[in-house]
Amino acid sequence: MNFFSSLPPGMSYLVANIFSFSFLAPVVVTFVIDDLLVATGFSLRVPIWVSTPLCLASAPLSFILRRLWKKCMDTRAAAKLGARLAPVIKGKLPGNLDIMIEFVARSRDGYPGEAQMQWTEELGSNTINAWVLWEDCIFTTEPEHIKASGAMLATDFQNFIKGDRFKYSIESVLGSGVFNADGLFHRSMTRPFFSRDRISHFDIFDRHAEAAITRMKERLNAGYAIDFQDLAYRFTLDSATEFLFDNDVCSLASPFPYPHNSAPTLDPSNLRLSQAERFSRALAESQHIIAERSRMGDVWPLLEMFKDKTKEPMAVVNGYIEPILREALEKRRDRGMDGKEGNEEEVEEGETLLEHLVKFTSSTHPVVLRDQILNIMIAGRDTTAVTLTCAIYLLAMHPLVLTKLRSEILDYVGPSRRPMFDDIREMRYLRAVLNETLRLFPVVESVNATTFPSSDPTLKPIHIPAKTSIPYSVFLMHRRTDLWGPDAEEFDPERFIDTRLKKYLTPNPFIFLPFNAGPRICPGQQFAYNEMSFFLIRLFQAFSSIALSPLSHPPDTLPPPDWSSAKGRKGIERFWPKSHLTMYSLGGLRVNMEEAKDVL
Ligand code: HEM
Repeated sequence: MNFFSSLPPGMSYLVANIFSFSFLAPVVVTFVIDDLLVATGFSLRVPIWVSTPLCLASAPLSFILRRLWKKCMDTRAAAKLGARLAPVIKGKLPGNLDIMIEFVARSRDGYPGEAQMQWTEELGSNTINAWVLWEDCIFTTEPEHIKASGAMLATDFQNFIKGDRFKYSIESVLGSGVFNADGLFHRSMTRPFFSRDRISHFDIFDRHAEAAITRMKERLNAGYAIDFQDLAYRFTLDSATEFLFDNDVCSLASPFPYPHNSAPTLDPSNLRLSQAERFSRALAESQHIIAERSRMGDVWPLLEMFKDKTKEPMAVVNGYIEPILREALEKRRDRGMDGKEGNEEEVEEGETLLEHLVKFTSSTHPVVLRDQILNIMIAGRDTTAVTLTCAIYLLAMHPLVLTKLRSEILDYVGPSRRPMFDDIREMRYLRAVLNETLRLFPVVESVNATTFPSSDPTLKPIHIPAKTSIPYSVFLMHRRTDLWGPDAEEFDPERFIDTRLKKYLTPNPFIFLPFNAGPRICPGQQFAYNEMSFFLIRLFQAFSSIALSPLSHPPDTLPPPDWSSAKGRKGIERFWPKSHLTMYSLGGLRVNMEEAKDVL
């Protein structure tokens, strides 16, 4: 641990920046000294009431001047290249402070991406610069830019990995050891675990899907709506903990939440949070904190001046993971294994991902292992759970789509057989339902890219200054009518099957990026499709209809009434999509489901 990392984020930020902030300070301080050293007789005398405020102002002043200077340099560089800079949002307060405040407020209370959408429309550009605190905050929904960045990432990755500052904001949760020298996840080691049709994965999915459906039936038969999001989180947590380290946290066995409007009086001993729930909540809280940090931009440490907000929840998370890691490391020691033996791409029968990583990372610190495991868990667990939740929400809103999906399930797999990889591969409509869900609600909302874009032929290309990292919103890109057609905001899985597929997606595959592209493409993509498909097949073998249950939602978790007058999806949405690292439905998703009569 170095000196900086031992300080709370705010302190460490100030210490790291104090010198660069204040190159003017020595000049100003000279005046102060001059004041104090009257005895020198030097003629330049500045009164203390002038020199003191000047001294205090020197730090922010130098900060602003440095940034304005950089802007001048960038403008000149752009002109030299025959390019222009991204159009800047014009706020009312210095440093676009009002824009930052509005962005944070609307991220908290509004519909995802609505502020960016409005500014994009106002500036008539799909790439814009919020220029918050005199610093570039460039944002894009342009597939051409993202595509360019893919090529860039493939060839010149070192310069374009997620910025150091971004890494710093996530480090206290995701750790720093997950990236290898190229800034890439250790893919070769984990790749064999994500192969398309590992039978052991299907065994895991089946056990947990059955447990989930049994618990759902119990609760629904007792007359209570269920929180599908909570159920999906439990299903993916139990599956992930078993898949990753053969240590199923058994969250499906813990008590389920009751609907807000009809909770029975519970025995207080049942109200104690189980280990699974504490772990799950702490993980969500940590993700929430790092999402808040990313919204604040570079200055987020100033809000954590005396305390790292992720410290407490991460203590709970680590308290669960570390004993499992210790056990795995001890096992390796007991077996006298030295690590780095054999081929890291070969997996022994029955070996868990943790056992495999332990075998091949012997020289590294256990923290690296913990970070890897936690990263895979966060990357794989919430994403899949929330995509399933969004699918159930959309199917509840579109019963005809559900009827068509069920008939495909019954045609291919029948009412009770366990689905296999070949079934999943052939079920086109099921895949289209998942893709359409991922198009409207790509759960990994916004990722970073750096690009040299040059899209509209009538305009000069936009110059992106070196090493600028640009968040791009897949969420907004997936809803652009110029890319997907006039019905882009509608849920219609057929668009992945009918003529619209060839018209829009086939010629321009970069318009659909729920799993990202290039070197950062999600390694768990096939695993996720398998897990989600498996669960939906099992679910709709057992149930035939879904109805949203808004009355069971906790207060203030449904879309605010004023949304209904908004245009687009905001006006029709009946759940409130929010995001921390990934998207989720505020207050869960309360539904009633009817058991299928056609089960054998
Ligand atoms: C619907 C489900 C999923 C979606 C939408 C999704 C999406 C994504 C996206 C967009 C990224 C790139 C993030 C970035 O560029 O920073 C990513 C990375 C990643 N995903 Fe997924 N993912 C899903 C499921 C899974 C599953 C099930 C696993 C593993 C079991 C997984 C493992 C990973 C890992 C390890 C990375 C990091 C790769 C790297 O940094 O190079 N994902 N995922």
